[in-house]
Amino acid sequence: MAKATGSADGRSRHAKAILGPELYARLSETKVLLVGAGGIGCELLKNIVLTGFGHITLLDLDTIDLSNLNRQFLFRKKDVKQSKALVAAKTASAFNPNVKITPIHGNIKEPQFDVAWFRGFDIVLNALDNLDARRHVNKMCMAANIPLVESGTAGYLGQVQPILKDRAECFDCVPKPTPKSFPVCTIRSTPSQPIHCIVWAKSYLMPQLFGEDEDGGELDEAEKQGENAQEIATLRKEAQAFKVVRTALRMPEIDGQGPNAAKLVFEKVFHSDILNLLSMADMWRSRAPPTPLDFEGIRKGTFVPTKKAYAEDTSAHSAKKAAKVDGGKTNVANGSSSNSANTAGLKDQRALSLKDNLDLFVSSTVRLSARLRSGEDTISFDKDDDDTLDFVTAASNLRSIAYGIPTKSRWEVKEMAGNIIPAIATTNAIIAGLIVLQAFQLLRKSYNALRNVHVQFKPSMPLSAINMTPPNPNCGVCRDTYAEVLCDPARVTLSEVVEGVLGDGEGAGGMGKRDVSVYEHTRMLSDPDWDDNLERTLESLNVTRGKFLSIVDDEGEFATIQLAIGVLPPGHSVDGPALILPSLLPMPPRKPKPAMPSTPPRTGTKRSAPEDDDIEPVAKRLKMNGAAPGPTPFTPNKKKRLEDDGLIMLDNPDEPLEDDVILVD
Ligand SMILES: Nc1ncnc2c1ncn2[C@@H]1O[C@H](COP(=O)(O)OP(=O)(O)OP(=O)(O)O)[C@@H](O)[C@H]1O
Ligand SMILES: [Zn+2]
Repeated sequence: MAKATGSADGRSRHAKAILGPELYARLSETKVLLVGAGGIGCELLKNIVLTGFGHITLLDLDTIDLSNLNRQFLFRKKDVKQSKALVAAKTASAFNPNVKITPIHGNIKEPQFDVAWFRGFDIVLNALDNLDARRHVNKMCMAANIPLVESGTAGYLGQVQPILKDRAECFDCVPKPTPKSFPVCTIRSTPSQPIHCIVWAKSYLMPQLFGEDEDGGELDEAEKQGENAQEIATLRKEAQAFKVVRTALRMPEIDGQGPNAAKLVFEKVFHSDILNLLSMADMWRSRAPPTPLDFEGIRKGTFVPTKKAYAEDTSAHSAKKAAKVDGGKTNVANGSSSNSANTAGLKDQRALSLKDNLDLFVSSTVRLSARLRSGEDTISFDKDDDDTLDFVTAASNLRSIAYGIPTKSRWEVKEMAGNIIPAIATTNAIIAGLIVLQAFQLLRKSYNALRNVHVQFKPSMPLSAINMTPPNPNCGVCRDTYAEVLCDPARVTLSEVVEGVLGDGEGAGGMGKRDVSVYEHTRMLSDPDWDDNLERTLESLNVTRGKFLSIVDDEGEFATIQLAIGVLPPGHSVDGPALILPSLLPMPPRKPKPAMPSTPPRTGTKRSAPEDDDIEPVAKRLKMNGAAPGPTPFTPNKKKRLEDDGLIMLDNPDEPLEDDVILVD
């Protein structure tokens, strides 16, 4: 066998033999965008560098965390807190001097990574970990008509999906399962499982205390719209009470005052709020009422919660077991077991007593409030941020104890709050190998050889390769017609763009003669009966570089036009035209008669549900309009945040639920 040497020839001999001279030669000219330098990304970067892909742009928004080191092998302990993209590029560059790696520390959703930028690549490889970024890259690749290889792993399972516009399903052709949902009232008032308390601590309490300040503007707006006055009054009272504790957490430190702010927070959320809830007698007719917690009582070891709480409290239970081993020296009933009573096992995995949870609550609140005082504007939960994890662990356990729900160890809370499925380095490595194989087929244009490949937990058949499925004719992403306009958003109006693209009515497949509505994502900007925004500049409508305008045929007969907003070319005269239309105006085809309802996230249909962190079109339209043309869906931020965590509002418990909603209560 030929011996691979350090020489260029030795390095490339095997790749050349396997790929053939033609593809191998082309690889050195190939421009690849690799998005994500995490578990899959590190493996994949190593593969493509060693194979000889000549120009690699590696983009990741994150910095290296200690917990990444077990599998993200391009990083070392000294690199912790450094940019993933920069360190990965530096480490991998040494593997092959013929390859140029351009690292970018940034978010792929930033405006400068627009359609023209995507078009600069021959192929895009995704090594991401979230739906939102995957959807974004999928859409950009559809708009730029660039092949994409999508991938993901979850423990022992993995998948690789080659995507090419018009040839195969895109990432959004098949709807993705919605996350498990909990009714908001379960989280806010009537938790019955540990996860309810964890979601409450992470998505409600943390943002209330350490998130952005809500100025009440939304409540004023809702009041103007004639929303339920009692609900608004309750929300206002709640917001006011939180203001007091928020201020205490941000006050300049007076010696020893830190714990006082923590006590204030404790007394609000674990005592007063619970007393308030108890006053709603109806709520507790058919369920056990919670017990308000007593800060000083827990401290002194004199506070004993209801029997129910202790009977079910696993921390007390395990502490009791530990106490037995301990010769029964520990006083469990008053929750004052010392840490030494249950130190068996790893620190993170031990059960915390009531007193342990109180201490952890105080210490983590003090640490977080010190961070606010030293200049951090907002702090949100991050499973790798110890202060936030300690806070969510302690706060959720205290709430659990108040409600008689079993408590969880810090380790379990991290897993549940961080939605963690343990990452397996081997699965990542297999997937990274499969991505490269599919990338070769795309570069060779061997489209019949493309496969969706699954790594599965079946020792008899660990890999399954499935033939490509044609695009879903009702897909709201890849069945749209894409075009790009270059413009100065400060100088061009919405009507100039829309009318320019639709032409005299004959262009755009005759769509210009039809009634159209215009959206930016799910935000409606105009419709046939509402033209207030047409003479506004794109900039004033916040439609700028990297965004899309969707032009939707009101009759639904023609495909939607997606207009990517790009910038004027360099050197374009400042006095030159503010708008450059595509040389060929888009010609959306007639849509097939849908046999079944459209599946994917439908940008640009009036009934589309708001997704991710977008605002409902009607709410936005009201804001832009100033006046209120009709009833407004009232969506305060707090609710929104809970919804982002997969929660839905139930105004009344008898409300019919969608099939995919799991009712937990
Ligand atoms: N919008 C985005 N733009 C750029 N990079 C992104 C974006 N979203 C996610 N990423 C990156 O994708 C990578 C995914 O890698 P991976 O799934 O291994 O996640 P991780 O954060 O490194 O690990 P873990 O979540 O298990 O701690 C991460 O490095 C993450 O920073
Ligand atoms: Zn599609």
